[in-house]
Amino acid sequence: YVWPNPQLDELEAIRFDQVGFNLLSTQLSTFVTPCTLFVFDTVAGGTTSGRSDAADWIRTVGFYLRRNLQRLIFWQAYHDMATYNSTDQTGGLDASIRFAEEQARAENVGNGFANTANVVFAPVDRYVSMADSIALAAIIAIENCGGPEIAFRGGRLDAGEANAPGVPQPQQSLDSHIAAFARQGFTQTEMIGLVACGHTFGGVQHAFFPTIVPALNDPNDTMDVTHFDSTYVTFDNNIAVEYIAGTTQDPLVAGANDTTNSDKRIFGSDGNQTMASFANSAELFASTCADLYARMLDTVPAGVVLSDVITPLSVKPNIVDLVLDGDTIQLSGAVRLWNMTEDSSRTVIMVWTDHAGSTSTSALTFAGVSSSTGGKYSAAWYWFNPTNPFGVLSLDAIAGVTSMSFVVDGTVEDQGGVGFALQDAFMMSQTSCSSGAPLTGRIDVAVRNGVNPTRVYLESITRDSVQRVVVTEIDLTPPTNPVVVNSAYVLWSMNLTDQSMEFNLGAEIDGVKYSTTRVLSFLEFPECSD
Ligand code: HEM
Repeated sequence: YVWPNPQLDELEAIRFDQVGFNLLSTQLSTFVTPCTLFVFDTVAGGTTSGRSDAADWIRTVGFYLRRNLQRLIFWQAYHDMATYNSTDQTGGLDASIRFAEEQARAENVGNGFANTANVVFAPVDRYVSMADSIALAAIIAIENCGGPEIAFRGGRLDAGEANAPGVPQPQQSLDSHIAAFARQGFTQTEMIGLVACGHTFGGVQHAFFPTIVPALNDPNDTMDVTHFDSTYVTFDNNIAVEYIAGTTQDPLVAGANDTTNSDKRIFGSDGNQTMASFANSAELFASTCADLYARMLDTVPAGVVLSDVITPLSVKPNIVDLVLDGDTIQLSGAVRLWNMTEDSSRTVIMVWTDHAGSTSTSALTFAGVSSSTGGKYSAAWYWFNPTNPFGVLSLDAIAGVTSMSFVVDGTVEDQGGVGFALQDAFMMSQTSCSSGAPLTGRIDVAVRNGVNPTRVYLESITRDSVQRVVVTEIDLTPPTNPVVVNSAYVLWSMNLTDQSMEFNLGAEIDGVKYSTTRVLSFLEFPECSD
């Protein structure tokens, strides 16, 4: 895709800027690094859970039971998707698992969904739905724990209510499982694959499945979990290797009660052909899982249109913001060079074009490195401001700015000639301020002469009663005698009283709507001088 695209820019950032320097502080991957990291649950438990050697970050919490977060996230993704009905195309990955009604079902017992929600939903905003967030968390968890890279598409929508039940349970028959997976859009062979791909992580816990897993009385496994394979925090084909070798401890294969041995019935349902092929080839297992995981995450209700697979942009500006300060436009941001590490001899030059077609340049300074996919990829970041990282680049406001490009070691990076478009038609003015008690604010929006926007508005960002992000447009009244800042800009103003309000600026120009990137609150405005 071509930058800027606010939604894809942000999904791409969450997907690929996972660790290290990152202007988006969502960093889901920090919760699954290392893969043995645990998060607390609502069930009382010991401090020496056998489920992981996780760091003790949770010890300060009074009552908890540590669970492996990455598996929970992944399981959550499956349980959210498993309500899908391919006939009427309802259900699927739509974050309906967040509803207490779904969590309370027997099919979702012992899941800790409520506790993972805080982490999984951290990146949610106007461009990132809860369902996209679940998909991203699952992908990041799998990739960072030895799994294959998984194609990610964005654009899932969040359900407004719980879906019909439909998560398969271990005591159900093979026929009902085949039917359940068919309802979710998967063949019998794909069902075998998906269950094996899922059960390379985690295990079954006595507390929730006492008839499947006995109390273990093991000081190193205080949560009484019998794992699906011997490498239960890592993605690998041991689930198949151990099953074919006959050494598996999978409690849904080797459980004492055959009624609940659902993995045994599923894995053996084609004469072990699929499982044998997985046992023979770690590569086949990984590529099959990558495909099935992606399809699982892309199982969405009718009417949801997913984006193309999001791949990293090779050169990407991030959190670009323009603010009018008298006669200058303060431009801030950073640019990411994908698949690069720090190199002190590299030169990165930013070139920007103004309304008259003239260009100016600035040499950028190295800011840091980020990485993703368990360190497989790294990216080098450069601040727009050559001397002050948190400072800005001051551009001449009258000349304005229409686009940027970058020159990296002499090579021009301009998205194949289109450049990186910047819009300076409207932006926040530094004169915006707050005063009084209780605090009230005044937002001044600088509007460029000659642009003639049909509307200028605040995009207030709130949540509805079921936690979905809602953007409400609040129009600024066009001023009859606008305050003139300079020969290029006038101010449109609005008084604000709601301290909790978070907003972007928006404008409609020639029938097209534009939004600024940075979320504002008047609490951060300087004190009014008058
Ligand atoms: C017939 C289909 C399936 C059945 C009957 C089944 C059953 C179960 C059961 C009983 C547990 C133990 C839960 C607990 O102790 O809290 C479990 C765990 C798990 N399942 Fe499945 N499962 C099925 C398919 C899948 C699929 C398709 C995936 C993902 C692709 C998946 C991923 C997981 C994961 C990651 C865990 C571990 C959770 C943890 O350790 O916290 N399962 N499954």
